[in-house]
Amino acid sequence: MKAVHFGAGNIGRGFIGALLADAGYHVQFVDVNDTVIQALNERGSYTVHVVGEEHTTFTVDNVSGINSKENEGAVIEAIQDADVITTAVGPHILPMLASTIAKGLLARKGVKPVNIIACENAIRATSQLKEAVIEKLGQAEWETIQEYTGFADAAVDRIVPNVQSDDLLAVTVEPFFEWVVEEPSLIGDPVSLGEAKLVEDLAPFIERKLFTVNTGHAVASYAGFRAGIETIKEALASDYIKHRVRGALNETKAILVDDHGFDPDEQEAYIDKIITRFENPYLEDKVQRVGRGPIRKLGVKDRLVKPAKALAEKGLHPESLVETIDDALHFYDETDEESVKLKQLIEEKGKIGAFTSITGIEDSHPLVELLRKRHE
Ligand SMILES: NC(=O)c1ccc[n+]([C@@H]2O[C@H](COP(=O)([O-])OP(=O)(O)OC[C@H]3O[C@@H](n4cnc5c(N)ncnc54)[C@H](O)[C@@H]3O)[C@@H](O)[C@H]2O)c1
Ligand SMILES: O=P(O)(O)OC[C@@H](O)[C@@H](O)[C@H](O)[C@H](O)CO
Repeated sequence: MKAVHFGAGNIGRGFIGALLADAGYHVQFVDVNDTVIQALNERGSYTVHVVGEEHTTFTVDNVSGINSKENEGAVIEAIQDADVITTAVGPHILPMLASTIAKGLLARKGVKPVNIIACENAIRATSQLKEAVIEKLGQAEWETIQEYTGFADAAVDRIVPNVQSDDLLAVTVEPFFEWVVEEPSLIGDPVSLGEAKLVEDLAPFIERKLFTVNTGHAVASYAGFRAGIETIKEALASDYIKHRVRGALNETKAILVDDHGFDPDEQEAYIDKIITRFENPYLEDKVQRVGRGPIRKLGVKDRLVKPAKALAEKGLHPESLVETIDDALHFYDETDEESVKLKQLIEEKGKIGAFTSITGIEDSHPLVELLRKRHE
């Protein structure tokens, strides 16, 4: 079986690539980072360190790489022959993959079914990629392609930090992992996705993941950054920040229980488990990694604003989420393009103006009122 995976970064190597290789696939990583691609081709394997109560190390074999900047033809050829195509590049990069994926799918001519799964932290990222692919095709081309192509949405959960190491392919991961894939969108014979969990409807799973793991992470990162703290575990060691994380997760819990019928006690246990994951003493996860892309994270459908907006519209005051939105507007990392853009936007329009222009929420909305009061 052959898998093509776009993005040989942390989650690509540390989770999805490793899981697919374990399920028996030859994994061809596609990336724009030539050093990583060359190393994958020279070695054909890499090491994963799992750090928790117990430390284990395993080798992922049967992998290779293609530099998509230099060799689009090779990517198209790989897609032509793949059984599954996955991505972990960041939601903002997905539209840039669409043209190559469209060309690869057209070249298949229906030889066998193929499934595409975007593994990004966004609501229905695969559906977004599907729309971008459709835009690259004529109506007749799309009608042909959809006969043999499945686009399945997914939720992906494993903390994989940036770790400095002499071995540029080695990755360090936490023991926990969860890959949830929406089964009805898969095409072909029972699709082998190793340890993935197949579900009928992804909506509750992706919302619970994004509005618990990623909301809690965002609070720790932005509050930690503002307090001059370097790592997530150090942020959680502060009683004040831990209290803020729990506060925000109690706020999102209200939405998750209401919208998806999650059992409140089960959600509480899920929150406890996630806080313990953030506190993992063996993970050096920097607040800069977790806070990266603040404009995306302040998006109206993302981890902070979507639940805060819904609560504000019910006449409630999601204090911890509003505080974190305010902290996010203070986040700055000169190496992060979005953070530099955010700073410029705030210089131009002020914090409230930047917030309304990023989210598209009108100035008179109750959430904007709450944010304004916080500033005052
Ligand atoms: N790291 C985590 O803990 C984690 C966990 C769950 C989900 N995710 C999600 O996975 C995605 C990737 O995150 P990551 O942490 O692995 O980031 P990363 O920066 O480590 O990896 C992204 C990779 O994509 C590559 N890339 C960039 N543009 C590309 C292009 N045009 N074509 C091919 N490759 C390209 C980069 O060179 C890099 O190797 C994000 O959507 C993130 O939200 C990350
Ligand atoms: O990847 P982002 O930038 O959307 O969010 C940063 C972290 O919260 C994220 O990478 C988590 O580590 C991950 O989602 C855990 O499953």
